[in-house]
This record gives sequence, structure tokens and C-alpha cells, in this order.
Amino acid sequence: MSKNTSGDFTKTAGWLDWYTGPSKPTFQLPAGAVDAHCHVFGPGAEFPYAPERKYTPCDASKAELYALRDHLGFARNVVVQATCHGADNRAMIDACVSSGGKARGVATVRRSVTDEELQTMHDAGVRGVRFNFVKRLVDFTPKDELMEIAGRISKLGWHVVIYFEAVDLPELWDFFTALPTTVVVDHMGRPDVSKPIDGPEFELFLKFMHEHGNVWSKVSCPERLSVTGPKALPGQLSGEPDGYYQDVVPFARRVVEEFPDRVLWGTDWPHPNLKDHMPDDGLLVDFIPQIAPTAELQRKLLVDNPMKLYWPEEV
Ligand SMILES: O=C(O)c1cc(C(=O)O)oc(=O)c1
Repeated sequence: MSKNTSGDFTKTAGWLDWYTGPSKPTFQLPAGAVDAHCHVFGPGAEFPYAPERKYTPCDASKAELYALRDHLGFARNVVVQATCHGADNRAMIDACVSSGGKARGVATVRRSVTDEELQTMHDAGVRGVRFNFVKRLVDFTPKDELMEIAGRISKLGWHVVIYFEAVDLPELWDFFTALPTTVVVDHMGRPDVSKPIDGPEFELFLKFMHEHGNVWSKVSCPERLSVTGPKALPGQLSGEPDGYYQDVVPFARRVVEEFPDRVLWGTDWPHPNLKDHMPDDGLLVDFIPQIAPTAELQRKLLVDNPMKLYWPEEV
């Protein structure tokens, strides 16, 4: 299953392509479920990857994303700007516009973005901007520039999505807690799940959410965070005796149970930069009941919360 990148692009060495034959989940998603974190890559021939990118992926088109949505049983998507596209939001915006209202987006913008451009993005379905602090993915944007952007997008009712490593939270705390909008943390702030759940690092993350009612978290990416697995590999059966990514479960479940109204879930398809395996997205959906064990928690995580943030006019 080689998906060679189109146009003039060659994939980063060792790149793992997304899996083309995901299983049908055993877990039935609630009606109206939103995949609140996924990406499109290119296609490179149509939407070139950014010169400043840190990786070159395989292509992953909007049509392929929407086929996955239908296969898994999601009703809607939130398409998050991938760092390989830098601040060129055309592929993400094209995906939103082509979705018939079933996708909203999160953009990456620079200080030079005009109010008119922001309004055009809003009309296309963009509802947030992403600030990335993961060193392997981006060169840093100065915090004063980001704060200025946050102030401008807050006027449109947008929120800020932040991506960072757990060890960097202390240094970023003052900046994050000064943001004037709803703040959504990608992938639970990437906890090191080999450390104790009641250790200082994860306690600081929980304190961040407890003390700041505007902070939400995506409880996504067990396949990225897990150290011990087992992995949800293509071809495996759902309902393995011990389930998948067991070391992540207590962390994600704690966040879901303590903050049921401020959590989101997404597939993270097409799973950029995974190094050792590519998960079966059907089995990732089957992971959800482990971290949100009741129907009420599942409805909040998958329907009520993302609708409040991305389609508030329908709530
Ligand atoms: O951990 C990652 O490598 C990663 C990368 C990106 C991106 O490149 O945008 O997005 C994610 O959600 C996760």
C-alpha cells in the first residue's frame, strides 16, 4: 500500500502511510459523532507542502478523509491544519468548503494575516487557530505574535488549539493561562504514560484544567502516547482480552471523568510521524469505551462538546 506523494514531493524516509483497509468498529458511535481531530495532506500536486515543513507526508485527500468518516460512522469532522502545510491553509479550507457543512477547521496563521482573510476563513468554516510548541514540528513563533493573533481571532468567537510536550508545560504556563479564548489542548498535552498518573507532571496538567475553566483537552492519540501497547494493528480482532494501548487508559479516563464537558476525541488520521506502527482506525474507535465508559460520557465527548465548540449555532 504505497501512496507515493504526488507533484515534486518525496516522502520523508521511513514514513508510514495511513492504512487503507480499516475494520468496521464494534463500538457503535452515537448519532452525530464528530471526529474532532484529523488532517488532510495535500494532495501535494494540488496543494503543495510548505517550504518550511519538517516532514513530507504521503498524500491524504479530503475524499479519503470523508470516506473514512462514513466507514467509521462519524457524522462530522474537525480538520486541523497540519504543520507540513505551514500557514498555507488552502487544503484544509478546501476540505471544509467541500464537506457540505460537515467539516469545520482549525487554521495556522501568521501575524500578517488580514482581517479580511480571517473573515473568509470564518465563512469557510474555520473556528480556531493552532499554536504549536512541539520542536520537531515547527520553528517557534514569538509569544507576543501569538498573543496578538489570539486577541484578533477571539473577536470572531474562535478558540486556540495548543500542542506541546508535557515537560514544557511549566515554561508555557504563563502564556497559556493568559490566552483570552477557549484553549484546546491537543492529545492531553502528551503525557509520558510510563510515569505515574499521580506524579508531578500529569498533576500539573490536571491543575491546568482545574484552575482554568476555559481549558479543554483532546483525549486522542493513544497510539502516539502508548509505550507498552498492545497496538491496534491492522488485521487484529476488536475486543482483544486486554484491549489496546492499556497504559494510556488511566490518563485519558481520568481527564474524561474529571472534565466531562471539556473533552474532545479525534482519530488523528492520517497519523503523521508515527514511527513504529500504523493503527487500524476502526480499532481506535473501539478504544473509546475504555476511556469514556458510560453512554452519557460518550455522548458528551463525541457529540455535545464538539458541537458546542464548532457548531454552536446548531446546539
Ligand atoms: O505528533 C505529531 O507528529 C503530530 C503532527 C501534527 C502536524 O504535523 O500537524 O499534528 C498532530 O496532531 C500530531
